[in-house]
Amino acid sequence: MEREVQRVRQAFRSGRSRPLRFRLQQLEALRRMVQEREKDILAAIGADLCKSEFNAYSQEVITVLGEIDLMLENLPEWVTAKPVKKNLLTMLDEAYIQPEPLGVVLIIGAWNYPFILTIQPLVGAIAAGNAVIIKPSELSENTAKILAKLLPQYLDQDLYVIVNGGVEETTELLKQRFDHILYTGNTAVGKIVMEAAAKHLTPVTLELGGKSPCYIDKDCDLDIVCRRITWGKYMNCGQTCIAPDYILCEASLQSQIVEKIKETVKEFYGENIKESPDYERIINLRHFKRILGLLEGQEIAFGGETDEATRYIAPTILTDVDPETKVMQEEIFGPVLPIVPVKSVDEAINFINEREKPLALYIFSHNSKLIKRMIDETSSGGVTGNDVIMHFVLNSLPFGGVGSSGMGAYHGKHSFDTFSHQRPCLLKSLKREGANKLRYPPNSQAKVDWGKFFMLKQFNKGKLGLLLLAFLGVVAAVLVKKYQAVLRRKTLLIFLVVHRLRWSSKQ
Ligand SMILES: NC(=O)c1ccc[n+]([C@@H]2O[C@H](COP(=O)([O-])OP(=O)(O)OC[C@H]3O[C@@H](n4cnc5c(N)ncnc54)[C@H](O)[C@@H]3O)[C@@H](O)[C@H]2O)c1
Ligand SMILES: CCCCCCCCCCCCCCCC=O
Repeated sequence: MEREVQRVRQAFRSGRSRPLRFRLQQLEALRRMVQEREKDILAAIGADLCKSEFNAYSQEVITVLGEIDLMLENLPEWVTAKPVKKNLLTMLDEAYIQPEPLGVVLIIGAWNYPFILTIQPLVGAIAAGNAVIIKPSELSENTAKILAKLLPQYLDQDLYVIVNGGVEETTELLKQRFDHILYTGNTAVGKIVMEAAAKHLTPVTLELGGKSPCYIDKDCDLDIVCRRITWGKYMNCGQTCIAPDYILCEASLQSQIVEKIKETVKEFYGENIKESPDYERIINLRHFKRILGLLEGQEIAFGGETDEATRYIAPTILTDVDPETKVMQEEIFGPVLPIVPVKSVDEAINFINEREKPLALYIFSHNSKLIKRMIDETSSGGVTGNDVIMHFVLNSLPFGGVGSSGMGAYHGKHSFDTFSHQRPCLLKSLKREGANKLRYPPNSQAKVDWGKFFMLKQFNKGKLGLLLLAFLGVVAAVLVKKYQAVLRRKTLLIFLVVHRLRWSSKQ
């Protein structure tokens, strides 16, 4: 593993990942890979999660293609140095922020959306000019295999390397030094990743999970609310990091919610859900048994049918759920939807705030003030009001968690920033040494006063300031033309003295 990482680091040191043209060319190659090998990619995702081609394409591929297009369109602007405001002390210097690649990035992906959760971070890391090691999840083995086959056919083979394997390989990888790690997966492993990264002072982006609450206000259109929740909860058989984990609502709404979700499930997946090409399966037996364990002792209001051989769990709703029971203690990550009755929005807010900060929060109401109030009085990685999941898809929004649901964020420009160092650059001339005497010893009250003037005075471009500047500019131009270099310095001095006198008189 050490040699593999060394090889990637050497490729990064060659500098070839940095030029804009190279980055664009690699991103275009990645887009070509997705387009030309679409069938293989969809088949692999399908084999891992029992997912239809349509679902694999709309849930994983569209967003990746959109992300690549966004980068191709905006990268020329994003890589450009951005000039910054200057003060009097630096007004003749060049000051700007130059984004630079971090170096070698490690991306550790999860199995539940095995394509998008590795490729979308990869797009950002390439765009920012890094070399990358990608470690897909071993649980989604078909997608891991197809990525290992395809990526080297399209991308630079030394800069972008895929390492497949399980805990042992990942543990070995994590011993190596990286310049950034983006990990997606559960919170317990997130801590392992962060501990390993700390040994090298490597910054991390942790895309973790949690229990994302969904509050339904009395004042809403329950038909529409239940359609949207049914879509987001049972998509990918509930194995979505930002799926609504549980519902908070007044007790009186429960039976209507159950009825409406039941109707929608029938509309979406038909009479025989097992036959529906749109309904996925649980990834493995361990997770299947874990989810069944969460149902123990619960009142099942809808669903509950299971089939171990195919790892099928029907869309399920639990009502009157006691917050102390197991299903409310851990992230469900399966098609089970508990409803916890609350008496008011205040109780819902307290309920959310007494628990770990979730990855997502969903609020349904006609009352936009109530939605804003819940946003103001709670914390979560992200929020969608009157819908679920969709904040993930808008790549102008940063995607990430807060507290135990993660740290850092990516998507779109936020990915570019995550994988870049914003390097501050101040370029001075070796001339004008006179002005520097101010900061050289010996110090004095006069120097401190001048220092205050130069450092604290904001260069106000108000009307008066501009007029004065224009006037001085004309005077300076005339004088400079006449006496060239000597007077150029004197004019600047006069300008500064006038300014300083005005400033001092205001103090
Ligand atoms: N925030 C997000 O974007 C996001 C997306 C998907 C999933 N998730 C969260 O991830 C969780 C489900 O994923 P998972 O954790 O089951 O995925 P997983 O089992 O695929 O693990 C994720 C990655 O961690 C690696 N890994 C596992 N154990 C490890 C160990 N002991 N040491 C080092 N590396 C190890 C795996 O090889 C894999 O690449 C849920 O909590 C879900 O909410 C979050
Ligand atoms: C055909 C219409 C397109 C609809 C787009 C809907 C996209 C849903 C994307 C869901 C991706 C969720 C990824 C969540 C990652 C965490 O698990």
